[in-house]
Amino acid sequence: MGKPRVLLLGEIEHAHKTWDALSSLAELVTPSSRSRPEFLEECRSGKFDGVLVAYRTFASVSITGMIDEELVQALPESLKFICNCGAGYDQVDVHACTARGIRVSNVPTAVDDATADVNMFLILGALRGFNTSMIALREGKWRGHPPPPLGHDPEGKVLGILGMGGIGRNLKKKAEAFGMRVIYHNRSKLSEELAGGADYVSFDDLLGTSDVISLNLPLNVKYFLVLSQKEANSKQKHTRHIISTREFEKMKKGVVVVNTARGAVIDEDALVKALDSGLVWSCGLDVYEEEPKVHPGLIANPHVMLVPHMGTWTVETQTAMEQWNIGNVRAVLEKGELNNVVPEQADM
Ligand SMILES: NC(=O)C1=CN([C@@H]2O[C@H](COP(=O)(O)OP(=O)(O)OC[C@H]3O[C@@H](n4cnc5c(N)ncnc54)[C@H](O)[C@@H]3O)[C@@H](O)[C@H]2O)C=CC1
Ligand SMILES: O=CC(=O)O
Repeated sequence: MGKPRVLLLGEIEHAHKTWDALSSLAELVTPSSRSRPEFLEECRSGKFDGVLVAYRTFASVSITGMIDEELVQALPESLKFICNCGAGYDQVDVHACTARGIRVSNVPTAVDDATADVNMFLILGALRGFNTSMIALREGKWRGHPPPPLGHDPEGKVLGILGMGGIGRNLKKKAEAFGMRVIYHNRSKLSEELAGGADYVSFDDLLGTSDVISLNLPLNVKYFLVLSQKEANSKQKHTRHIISTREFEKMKKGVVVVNTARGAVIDEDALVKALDSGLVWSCGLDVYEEEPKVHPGLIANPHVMLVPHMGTWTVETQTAMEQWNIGNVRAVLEKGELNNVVPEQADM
């Protein structure tokens, strides 16, 4: 028997040595396709037969498209593991993978600091209303004519975190350093140790009592419905558009909304309406429903702080993410299992 094969979907940008070291254990294979039809054809041609594990990046979606049912069926029979180089794995249909016996890993924790930093930057920028004057300054108009309304201090404001996992808990510490009081809502209450003094509230209470709402939960569409009876029984069956018109109407007038999770957890049309009506005072976004497209209503609104998905855009964090993901590939080659799997597969 020859060496096992590893398929690289996307690029290794930083951890070259760690990646290259895998070649003593496996044959490293890359696709030549530049589009999804070509990639499906390459899969079906048998070129990837014998591949045991695939390493994929967020950007590789531009070639393969989503790792959906069609693509999962086209992958070689030998493929048993997909290592997703990112915390969010909404590009991967975990249910289709599970049905085909494929285990999926992601990259938690390594992303926490850098993403929470961007999150805090957006909270401060949106609270202070910096965007209007930053635009005016570049147009030679100093703060703008008329000058913008005064902003707000973070000190004493209630920050409601929806989805207080790794990034949310990191954000909590940062926000507390700015004097904010943190409340959170998760599907279930955290241990005292993990909550670190943040009050657990219902979804509706979080909407109704927060001065700033931060979205830090994963995007999932249908997969939980099929995988988990507990989820299927719960009111929130998935997180797509978990914040829409009904939810904006429950928020305090003048609330600030910040999203570094995934664009589609917010209904962007509803957000634009809530901003235009003044219900939402300002917002800060790192992620968008149809990246790289940005809703024209968000671009047009000077109260919106926009960052083009740069949560983990640092040398240190990108390197750490690649190291983590390569660590998962190595674990498969050496022990036949991943170091971590996504939550949906944790009990399997
Ligand atoms: N902007 C960026 O560059 C980055 C964005 N992300 C996004 O942030 C998300 C969160 O990342 P992590 O904190 O690492 O994930 P995590 O898994 O540590 O935390 C997510 C939290 O959300 C909770 N949650 C899940 N469904 C929920 C629901 N329906 N209602 C309330 N809470 C719910 C989970 O229980 C968990 O506590 C990722 O899924 C990813 O989409 C992650 C890294 C960088
Ligand atoms: O968006 C980035 C991620 O790691 O998820």
